[in-house]
Amino acid sequence: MFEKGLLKGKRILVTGGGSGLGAAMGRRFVELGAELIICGRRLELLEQTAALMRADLGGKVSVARCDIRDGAAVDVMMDALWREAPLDVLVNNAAATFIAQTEHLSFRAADAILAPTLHGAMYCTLAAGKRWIETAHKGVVLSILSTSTITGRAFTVPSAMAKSAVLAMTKSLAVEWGPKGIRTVAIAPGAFPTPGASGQLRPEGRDEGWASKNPLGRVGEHGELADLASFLISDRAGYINGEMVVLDGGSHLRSSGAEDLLQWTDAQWEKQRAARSKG
Ligand SMILES: CCCCC/C=C/C(=O)SCCNC(=O)CCNC(=O)[C@H](O)C(C)(C)COP(=O)(O)OP(=O)(O)OC[C@H]1O[C@@H](n2cnc3c(N)ncnc32)[C@H](O)[C@@H]1OP(=O)(O)O
Ligand SMILES: NC(=O)C1=CN([C@@H]2O[C@H](COP(=O)(O)OP(=O)(O)OC[C@H]3O[C@@H](n4cnc5c(N)ncnc54)[C@H](OP(=O)(O)O)[C@@H]3O)[C@@H](O)[C@H]2O)C=CC1
Repeated sequence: MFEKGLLKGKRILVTGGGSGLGAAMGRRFVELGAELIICGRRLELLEQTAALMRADLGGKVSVARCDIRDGAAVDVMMDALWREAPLDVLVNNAAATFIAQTEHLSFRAADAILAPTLHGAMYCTLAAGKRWIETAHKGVVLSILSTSTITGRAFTVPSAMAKSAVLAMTKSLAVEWGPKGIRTVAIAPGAFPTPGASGQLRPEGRDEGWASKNPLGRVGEHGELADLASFLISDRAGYINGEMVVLDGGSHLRSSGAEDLLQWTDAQWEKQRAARSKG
């Protein structure tokens, strides 16, 4: 689809790149010639993902263990990365979510979502941005958001709040950092099944509506997201700044994706909470 070497010479950090959509995007970036760094909390998972990419594609892929909820840890990671060479692209992909009746969320539960999804994205963006600005280095920040930024979404309220905040960051920094050579862009994916998303959002018994309720009758393919991400971070998209591109087959025009949960009984919600507390 793209010219060979579209991302050649680009050094890219994908947060949460050890699994799911982060790994799919990372893989495509390497195929297109980029040097990739993936970070997350589970070192073993990161090492496995990186080893697979190196074996399959032969590119340069390295890992950094980092909990992005911790700003000091993000700074340590960025210092280590910059000692080798500056990044060219940051992909804010790491996030957390789960379904819950909002009135049952403890403050800790709300923070479990807000901390990685909002604060983590902010810390990584700040850490990369200040280094780019100090050295007059060009950069791109791509944030993976959600159509909840447009529709809101019942039963995943902290996630919808955090994603909307990161969209506000994307638009605001486009203006503030654009003159400094930094582009900020975003993607709002619809349903792209991953073990992480299905585990948190699709407990047993929940209506399997992702494909049947989509105007195109299907969920997204990881390659489709990886292709859009590759374009947006490439120099070919050099005039796109402050925009969020929706990639959902038109699904959000029909529903936020949470309406089935309005039919859940108290007993179903109680079962859901109990399933969580049993681990
Ligand atoms: C159309 C489709 C749109 C899809 C849009 C978006 C999708 C996604 O974002 S998919 C990404 C999904 N991936 C993840 O969530 C991966 C990361 N997940 C995690 O790290 C965990 O699952 C986490 C979110 C639970 C956070 O873990 P951690 O910080 O270790 O949290 P604790 O286990 O210590 O719990 C803290 C706090 O939260 C309460 N809690 C946890 N899970 C639930 C739950 N399922 N329901 C209700 N409450 C939950 C937990 O009980 C703790 O609170 P207290 O009991 O008050 O201490
Ligand atoms: N799949 C989908 O249908 C949709 C996904 N999205 C978004 O796409 C992105 C990827 O989701 P998906 O691939 O499905 O889910 P995953 O659960 O596979 O991805 C989440 C990643 O984030 C990492 N992560 C979580 N918390 C932290 C933390 N504190 N510090 C560092 N890394 C962290 C996880 O690694 P570890 O646990 O090792 O830290 C994991 O690799 C998310 O932003 C999600 O909101 C948006 C809309 C739809």
